[in-house]
Amino acid sequence: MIKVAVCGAAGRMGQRIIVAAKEAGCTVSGALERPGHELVGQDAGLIAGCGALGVAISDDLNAVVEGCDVLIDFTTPKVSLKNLEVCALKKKAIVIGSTGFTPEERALAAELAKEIPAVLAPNMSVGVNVCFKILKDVAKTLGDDFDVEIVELHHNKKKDAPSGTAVRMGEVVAEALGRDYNKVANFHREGICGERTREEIGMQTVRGGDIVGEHTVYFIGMGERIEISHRAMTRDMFSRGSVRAAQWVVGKQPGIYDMQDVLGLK
Ligand SMILES: NC(=O)c1ccc[n+]([C@@H]2O[C@H](COP(=O)([O-])OP(=O)(O)OC[C@H]3O[C@@H](n4cnc5c(N)ncnc54)[C@H](O)[C@@H]3O)[C@@H](O)[C@H]2O)c1
Ligand SMILES: O=C(O)C1=N[C@H](C(=O)O)CCC1
Repeated sequence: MIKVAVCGAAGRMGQRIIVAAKEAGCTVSGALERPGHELVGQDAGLIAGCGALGVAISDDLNAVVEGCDVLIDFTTPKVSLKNLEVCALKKKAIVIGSTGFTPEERALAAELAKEIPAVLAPNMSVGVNVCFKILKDVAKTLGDDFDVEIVELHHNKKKDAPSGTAVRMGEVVAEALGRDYNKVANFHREGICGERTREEIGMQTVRGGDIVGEHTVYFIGMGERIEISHRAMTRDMFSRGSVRAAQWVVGKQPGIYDMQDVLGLK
């Protein structure tokens, strides 16, 4: 039975991960929150709604990492990089679901993960990871004759944009078409912005209410259109996916992995 600790334990995802870890038969060995959080000291299971676990939410990163086999972290890129550093020092595995990493932060994460096995994935659901696979094939087959636009919708509390999933979808499509995502992604159209270029990938963001997460990639041709959509109805497939990743990553060789590795989709 692996010992799982959860960082961001009082957050929307952290609470669902605690429930999923318990349901999967893992031992929840620790729960972390930011120093000063009002729920530090409270039982993590009671806060998550799955009954008392006898694990108090802590703000002591070193002690929590020491006591686990794997840390599951859904917070922010800066917090995740710090967690990765501590896990590397203590030779513990980590699963990171935080999104909004800059390319430089992703490179730093890969560097730190040379010491330990780490899963870093913007979306832990099976459905989205199957979409990544399909998108590669569709983009390759359609080639340059179809314009690509990506639209994502999320709740009004989301801090990063575009979503990590939309960025990965853009990267997958760009790579399949032999383009550099960082050069062709277009996040903004306003005023007399000119005609669309053939190579650009439009990235559109919608925020509102309690939308869990929706992504559509449009391949728009002359007289026809393909739309590949994924809609998340609850956060539970993200949390179950993160626990599946935690069970998979313990004991793996050091290095950075993603959810496609976990699911055997490569
Ligand atoms: N990979 C996926 O499948 C997936 C799915 C959903 C959300 N996410 C991402 O997960 C992240 C969290 O999302 P959320 O909706 O749970 O956000 P949230 O704001 O509800 O939760 C984040 C929690 O992290 C805590 N936190 C902040 N600093 C901390 C620190 N130093 N130590 C410990 N805890 C700290 C916050 O207090 C908060 O409770 C976001 O980046 C989001 O995009 C990824
Ligand atoms: O709620 C969020 O925040 C989500 N973030 C991920 C992303 O940015 O892609 C996955 C979907 C939910």
